[in-house]
Amino acid sequence: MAPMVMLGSRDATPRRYWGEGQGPTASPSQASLLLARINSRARERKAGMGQRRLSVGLGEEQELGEGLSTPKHTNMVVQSVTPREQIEATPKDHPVDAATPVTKAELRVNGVRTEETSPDIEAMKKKKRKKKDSEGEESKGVLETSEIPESVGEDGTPIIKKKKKRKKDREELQMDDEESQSAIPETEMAEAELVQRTLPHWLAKPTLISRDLVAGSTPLDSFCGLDACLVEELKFQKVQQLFPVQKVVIPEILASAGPLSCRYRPRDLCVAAPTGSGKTLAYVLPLVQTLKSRTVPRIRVLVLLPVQELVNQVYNVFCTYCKGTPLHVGKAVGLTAMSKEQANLVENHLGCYHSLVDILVATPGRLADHLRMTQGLDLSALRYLVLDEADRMLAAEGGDWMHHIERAIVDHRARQENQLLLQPPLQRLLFSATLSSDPEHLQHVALHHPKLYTVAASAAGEADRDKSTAVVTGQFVRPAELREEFVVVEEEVKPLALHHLLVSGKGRHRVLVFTNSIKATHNLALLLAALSEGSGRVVAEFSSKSRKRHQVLSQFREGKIHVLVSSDAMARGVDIPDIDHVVCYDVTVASTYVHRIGRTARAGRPGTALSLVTKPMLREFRRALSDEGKGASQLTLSHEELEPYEQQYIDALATLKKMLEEEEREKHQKQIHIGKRKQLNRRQRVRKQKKQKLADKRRGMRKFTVNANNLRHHNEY
Ligand SMILES: Nc1ncnc2c1ncn2[C@@H]1O[C@H](COP(=O)(O)OP(=O)(O)OP(=O)(O)O)[C@@H](O)[C@H]1O
Repeated sequence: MAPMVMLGSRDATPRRYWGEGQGPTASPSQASLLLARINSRARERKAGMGQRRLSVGLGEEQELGEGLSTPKHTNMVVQSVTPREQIEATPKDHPVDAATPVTKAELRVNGVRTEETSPDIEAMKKKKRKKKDSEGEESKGVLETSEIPESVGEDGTPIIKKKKKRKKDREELQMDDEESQSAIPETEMAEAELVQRTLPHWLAKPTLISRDLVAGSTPLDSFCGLDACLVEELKFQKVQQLFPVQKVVIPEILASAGPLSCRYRPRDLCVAAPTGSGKTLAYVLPLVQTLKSRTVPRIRVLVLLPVQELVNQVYNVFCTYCKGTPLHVGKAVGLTAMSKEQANLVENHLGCYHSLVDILVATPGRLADHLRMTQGLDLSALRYLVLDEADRMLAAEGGDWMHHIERAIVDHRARQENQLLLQPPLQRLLFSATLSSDPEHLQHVALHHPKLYTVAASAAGEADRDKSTAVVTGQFVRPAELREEFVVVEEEVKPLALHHLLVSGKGRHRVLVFTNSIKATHNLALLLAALSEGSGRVVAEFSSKSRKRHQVLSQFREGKIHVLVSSDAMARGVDIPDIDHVVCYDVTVASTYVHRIGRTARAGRPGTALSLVTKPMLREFRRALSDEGKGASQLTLSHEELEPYEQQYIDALATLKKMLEEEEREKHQKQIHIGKRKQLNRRQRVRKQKKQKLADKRRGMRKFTVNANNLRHHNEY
């Protein structure tokens, strides 16, 4: 049976997974090939063991079985040494003399010189022989120059005796060397088997959550485990039911914080549930519930998110539910000055540092800054490490930042003054709508005995666990209330098509448009604004370059902006409840597409995602859709429908051109201004330096005079 190798589990340490000498940069496919090669080598080595021979002088050899032979009357114990050890030991322990064939390695077993046929070379030889064999089979009857017929048959056909003899010899050798010869075809078969990727059990057999937010929810009143103040707050926030993900994950986290948690380390949780299904509350509620009875404030929860907007959003949710508790929430996001953030996180009282927060929400970059610069920031009491949008976080910078943070936690624990204090076990909670089953990403977090919660792709998947494995092997589940549409348009008329859809679409009150770049976002926002002039529709842009993005976001939330054009900076996690339409102006990859369209149809509300696709991108787009695009409906758009906007479009393009030229001019002038200022500064600096030099020179002379006077004065005595 082919040996099973688990990928991505905790048991599969990176060394086992990537193979010897391979760095973690290898891709899973490379890793699979490596595994196949390693396993085939192992088999070849095993086969090579059978060919080991002992030779002492020229004595008569006696069969020892398993291909071992020893001279008669030699009393010795044969040690079993692995071929690798032998090969590595050979040059150091017993140098091979020049006359010795290179393919043979030597070592001493109980003081007796042994010869070991290098298994790798032998395997290559065998492969060559096999190839020759097969060639021979194919060219049966074809005469080769090296094989001169020794005799001719009665019918005049040449008889290839030599070849037959060789083949016979080989067959005998095969018998002698037991499985060693048969190892070649077996290895090839094994390669074919081993290349198959095997998911660890926790990934292959996840715990399923219902996708239906209505049918799968549970009434808040019938849910046990949450304090009255939390339930009150939930009701105040108009939460009457707990969504399926909350129904399942909250009790799991609460249970892992039970009395046994100080003795047994709780298992880490991975939650993959669709966008807008309430993942945030699924961790906020149990964490607040667990920590609310703490006595001393220390950082016990660390929530990491990829962007500032998400940090603010999650920080606000924590603040809402911590209201009736003594818990303090802090954030490290980089929106305010470092010193201000530091003052909010740590307090220095009579030379001792005290944490001012119990829950810290941060971006990894800002947290790293605080770990370097904020004295007294202590993670030794950390109980929960939450990674929201975990797949994105772990993919960023190869997930290296994660090692730094884990290192900091370990260091802080080691530095703890009172080592007798029981250190709380650290539990990792990973959340995302597209939580990858790719072990390459998950390996950055050393998950402890992990458990995966995921949503079945379909009702069939819910009934049949095996069908649901599609969920963890790359198919991302969308909210049940989401409608996907697409329209095939030419590149040149894309803005016009979008304008037409905005004008003609009833109920398109709040639309979020995604493009693939900052520049495209800017240009499209300007063009749409020009096209919407006089219609009362407010168009704005939200891109990573925009300084006013927080203001823009709140205006969009309040309904003051109707159409918001954005790059993928807004694709993940941002929760604006009333977005009724998401437009994907440019085609993108499946995971990003799922997050983009997930900005609508949130928390059980209906929503539509519309994609503008050009013909060349149609194939790529279909790949991003679920079920090969069966779930998406195609809209048609004729040229006649766009004709009425022709003049408007021409004018808008002219306006856009003017605006871009104006911007370019402003930018140029700004650069000139900056350049002039720099030049001026440089001149001022040079002048200042000259003055300084002159002053130094004078002072130096005076010094010298003073010194000389002193000297004279001293000499007088
Ligand atoms: N039980 C509930 N009842 C009603 N609304 C809820 C409930 N739970 C969460 N919500 C609301 O659903 C919305 C989406 O929740 P949340 O942002 O947690 O989704 P998510 O699963 O994290 O989505 P994403 O993957 O896009 O980040 C929020 O506005 C939240 O207030």
